[in-house]
Parts: sequence; structure tokens; C-alpha cells
Amino acid sequence: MSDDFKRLAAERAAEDVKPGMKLGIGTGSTAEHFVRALGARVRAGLDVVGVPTSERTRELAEAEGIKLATLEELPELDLTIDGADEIDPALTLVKGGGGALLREKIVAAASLSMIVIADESKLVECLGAFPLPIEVNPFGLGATTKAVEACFARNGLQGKLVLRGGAEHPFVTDGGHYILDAHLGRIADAARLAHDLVAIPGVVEHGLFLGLAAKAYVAGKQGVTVVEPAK
Ligand SMILES: O=C[C@H](O)[C@H](O)[C@H](O)COP(=O)(O)O
Repeated sequence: MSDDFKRLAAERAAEDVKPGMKLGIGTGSTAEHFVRALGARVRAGLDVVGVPTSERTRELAEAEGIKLATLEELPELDLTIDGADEIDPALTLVKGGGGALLREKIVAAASLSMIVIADESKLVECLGAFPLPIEVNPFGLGATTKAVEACFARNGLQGKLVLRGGAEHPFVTDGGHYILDAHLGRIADAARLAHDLVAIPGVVEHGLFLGLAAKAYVAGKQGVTVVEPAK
């Protein structure tokens, strides 16, 4: 069911793509539905160029026959369409469940607009039930972990930090980094936490997306709803 909702939201977003657009293309199971829907439009004659946010998305988009470029070649994009792990009423997001948060954030920030696509299970009143991914440099992992824990304490947060994949076989991102998943439960002040996390030298990026999403297409039993940031 949830996968059908993801597809519905993705297909709605694909209708917003206009000829000539330079598109950021997200990562994850919902974004994959978008890539397939976009592929169908491209095969029907739509001329667009996409910048993928992961190697996984690049491979699928190529297989779908979508024309691709790098962000070096196209540093300014019209629109990014991507999934999310959590969406709050201000359209602040948690992203990175699939490990692509760094490229996703760089691409979204280089876009004039970002549309989020999701099934309704991603809508939350308060972020934090989904573990917050924090991308870190492998160098000095122990020191960075301690600094992140201290940052949580200063923010009044408690929770376990888990190295994704485990110490034996850590998950490695497309950028060659590791991910610490922070099980926080509740993030009351996402802006303050985001600000404090990026100030830690070993932290490359985190999965909090603030002020990037213009709207979300959220699908459920009632169809697709357009969610805009609460004022
Ligand atoms: O790193 C992955 C991304 O941020 C995904 O967009 C996010 O995890 C949502 O994925 P899905 O659409 O598979 O739920």
C-alpha cells in the first residue's frame, strides 16, 4: 500500500516537469518511482536534463533514457524532486535513510525549488522518531562521535549514535564518508541542532533539511494532498 502511495506522489510530481527544465533527481524508493514516471515522459518526447543525487539514481535514470549532467556542468537547477524520511508542518525534513543526504542537500540547495514526494506515513508533528543521519569523515571517527554526543547534550537531547553498517563493515556514502544514525526520539529545535552539528569539524553534513522544500505531494487513501509550509 505504502509503495502505491509513493508511486502516486511521484507521478503527481512528474506532471510538474516542464520542457527544458534542469532537474535535480532524488534518491530512494519514492524517488525511483519519480525516475520511472519521468522516463515514461521522456520517451514520449519531453526534453529535460537531470542531475542525479546518487550513483544508484544515476544508473536507474540512465536505464530510463533520461539525459543526465553533473552539477559541475549545470550548477543552477530549476527544480529538485526528492523523497524524505520525515516531514514536519514547516516542511523541515529528515533525509538520508538511503545514505544520499550530502549530494541531495547540495543539489536541492542549487535548485530554485524543491518538491518532496512521500506517502502519508512520513508526515510528523515533530521530527526525530526516524534516526537522524549524520555524515562524517572516517578520519577521527571516535573524536567526531564524542563531539556529536556533546552537541546533543548541549541541545538537551539524549540518544544512541549508531555507526551505519557496524564497525566491521561500515556503510560508505558516494562521497566516501560514514554515517552515524542518531536515535533521538524527538528534535524540538531542528534549526539550533542543525547549526551546532555543522560546526563540528568531522561532520560533513546532516539529514536535517531546513527551508529547502517549497511543497510536498503526500499520498494516502484520499489521494495526493499538496502540503505547503505552515506559516
Ligand atoms: O538518502 C536517501 C534519501 O534521503 C531518501 O530520499 C529518503 O531516505 C526517503 O527514502 P524512501 O523514499 O525510500 O522512503
